[in-house]
Amino acid sequence: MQDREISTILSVRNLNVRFGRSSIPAVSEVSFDLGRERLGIVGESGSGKSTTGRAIMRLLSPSAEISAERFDLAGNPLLEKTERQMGALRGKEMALIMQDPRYSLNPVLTIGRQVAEAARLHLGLGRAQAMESARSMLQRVRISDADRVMALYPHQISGGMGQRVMIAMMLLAKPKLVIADEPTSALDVSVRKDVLVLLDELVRENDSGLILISHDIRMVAAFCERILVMYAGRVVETLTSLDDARHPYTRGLIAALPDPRHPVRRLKVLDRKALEAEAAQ
Ligand SMILES: Nc1ncnc2c1ncn2[C@@H]1O[C@H](COP(=O)(O)OP(=O)(O)OP(=O)(O)O)[C@@H](O)[C@H]1O
Repeated sequence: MQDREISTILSVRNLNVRFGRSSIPAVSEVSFDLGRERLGIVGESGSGKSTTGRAIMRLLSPSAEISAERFDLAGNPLLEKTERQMGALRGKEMALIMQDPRYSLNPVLTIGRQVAEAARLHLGLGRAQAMESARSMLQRVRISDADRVMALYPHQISGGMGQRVMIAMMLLAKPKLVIADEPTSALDVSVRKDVLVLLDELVRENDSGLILISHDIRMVAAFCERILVMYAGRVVETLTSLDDARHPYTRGLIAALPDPRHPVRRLKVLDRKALEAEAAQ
């Protein structure tokens, strides 16, 4: 029991998130534990995946009301932290990688400068050491000409290279928890797999926990040991394999994706009414 407590990075019990006066909660009664493992959160647009990830980072708009019976990062109750304390945890203990690196990187700072700033802030390094750390972290994310890339501005690099830079910056301090929210959906199809393989490799090397958020259940199944399926703010099913999917919504999500083994001319469309009727039976 004690070992389990120690190995649990994140513990969430009955998380609820409501925006402003909306009567419908964006997230309802969501519970899960995360160890040093990869957990996927899947669901269609609006199902509450990103809100769950952002609630953990406490990066929701001020109108959001968050409540939970338990919401602990390595034993630290996140809802009791001040904004300043959360600021100290972000980047160092927990990191968020978002969809489009173009909006996450600062457009007026060179790549080298911003990765080095992260090293100064989270590792407490001096200027020269921070530059050295930035260079080696960029090499670690397989940017071979790191010196050239460090002198460039974000608009001068490709989306795939930008996401490698984000991964370097976010994983530099070896955070216990990494949340990746659709980390490859803004990227060219040809580089998506490489970026995910790299992220997976670094998360394993650092012994961190990963939450991978995506609408693509097959992609998540390829990288994660467990998958939470969200629908209308709730977890409707937890899977360790797609073959175990029982909930009609999950089966609908699987059927809605193209299967490269069985190409079809037309993709199936989710029939929400039929799914809800089947789920209610
Ligand atoms: N700042 C906000 N103010 C009001 N409502 C919000 C806000 N952010 C999210 N919501 C609502 O919360 C619900 C869940 O949205 P969320 O973005 O978490 O879904 P998602 O599954 O991540 O979808 P997507 O894949 O499109 O990002 C939606 O109904 C959305 O409209």
